[in-house]
Amino acid sequence: MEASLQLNVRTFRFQKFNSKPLSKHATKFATIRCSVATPTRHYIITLLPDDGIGPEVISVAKNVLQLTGSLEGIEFGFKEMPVGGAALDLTGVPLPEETLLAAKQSDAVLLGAIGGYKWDKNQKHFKPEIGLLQLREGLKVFANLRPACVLPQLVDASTLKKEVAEGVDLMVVRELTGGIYFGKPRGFGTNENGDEIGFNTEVYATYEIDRIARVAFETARKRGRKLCSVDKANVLEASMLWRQRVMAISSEYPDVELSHMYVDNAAMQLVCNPKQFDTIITNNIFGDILSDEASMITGSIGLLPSASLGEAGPGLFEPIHGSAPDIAGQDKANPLATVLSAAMLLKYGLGEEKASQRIETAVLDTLNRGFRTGDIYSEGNKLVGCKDMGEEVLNSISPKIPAAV
Ligand SMILES: NC(=O)C1=CN([C@@H]2O[C@H](COP(=O)(O)OP(=O)(O)OC[C@H]3O[C@@H](n4cnc5c(N)ncnc54)[C@H](O)[C@@H]3O)[C@@H](O)[C@H]2O)C=CC1
Ligand SMILES: CC(C)CC(=O)C(=O)O
Repeated sequence: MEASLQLNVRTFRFQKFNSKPLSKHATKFATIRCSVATPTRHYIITLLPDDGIGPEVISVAKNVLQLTGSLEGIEFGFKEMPVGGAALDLTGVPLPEETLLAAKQSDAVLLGAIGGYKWDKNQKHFKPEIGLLQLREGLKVFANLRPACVLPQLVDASTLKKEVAEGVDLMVVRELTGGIYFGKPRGFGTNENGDEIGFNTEVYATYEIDRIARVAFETARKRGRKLCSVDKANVLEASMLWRQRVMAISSEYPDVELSHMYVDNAAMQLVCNPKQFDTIITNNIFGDILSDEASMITGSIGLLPSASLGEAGPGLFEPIHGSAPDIAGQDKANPLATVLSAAMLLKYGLGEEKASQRIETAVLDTLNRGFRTGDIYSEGNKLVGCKDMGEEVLNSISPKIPAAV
């Protein structure tokens, strides 16, 4: 099954429940997780757990996919492969050929996170981060969708005032395989004064801007029909071309209101008045930074999922956070960003909307029942670790069958 942009770029909005617990009697029931549908669809999913908290959050998401699948008539074949630091330790390279091949041959790819202190001093070709960039490039997933939605249950977890955060529902469409992360020339050298230099190139070709612009307009069209293009066209030539092309493509979408904003202003506006944004289109590096900023409006970086899609082939789904080495191995990670990435995988990658909805609903139910990892905890709720949060999501997914005693 291929992730087709035209078919699969759909509005990603959470169903908003009120904060009343949905299943307050859940503890009175024995939870029997069983298959209620005969598997009719089979998908191969490449799992890339990797570094830091990656394995912890992927383990939760895998269980969630498995249970959801059993209830929706979907059978998953999981293939676990290394990338990043784990791959460096195992094979000496951050993206082994076998991993890329397995990813390409699967229906979708779910990644945890890469990176960590251990490899920080490695030479550039032997950094875990290179493995992730090569994977995105290898899968040609140029369109990265990063939804940031403030859930009513988590308004208090936002670092912004309630009246500023409440109701925020935006989508960052980030260009993922171009720009300064990939541009050449890049490297180290010496300048005319003999000083050591490091340099990178921000470069975009017309076709790269046009294709991401179309994805963004399509996305905006299915949301609030407002697209804000974020660039630095007052200074950078690559941004000047970006703005020119986005304006040119806008003629194909007269029903979408287009605006432009410089990235420094956008960073400020996101914390000042985030509700003004519906869909944002931006380049690779600005999208990386602005989506991390947007995550805190929603309460935590541990909540934000993402979908990376190309013109053909499997999509890559991953939480927007990194490997969080400061909390790795301590059962403190919030797994919801990865669980919601699994929901995006079902929806955007496999076209399994109902199964995706089941996961989103379960996440809301878990939050409604008051379960919180440390990053989103507030008084009156139940503090749980990564594993227990995962168990609670499973409890919210599975039908509760009364114990036969
Ligand atoms: N897509 C990926 O795999 C990414 C990998 N990285 C790599 O991750 C490593 C750490 O990078 P940082 O800049 O520290 O970013 P990070 O996103 O790993 O962590 C930033 C902060 O957010 C917290 N955090 C992140 N995810 C969380 C979760 N699920 N639950 C609770 N708290 C969470 C961390 O504890 C930390 O305090 C680096 O090696 C970096 O290159 C960074 C960003 C993306
Ligand atoms: C770790 C980098 C390769 C990428 C990154 O920071 C991101 O995409 O969030």
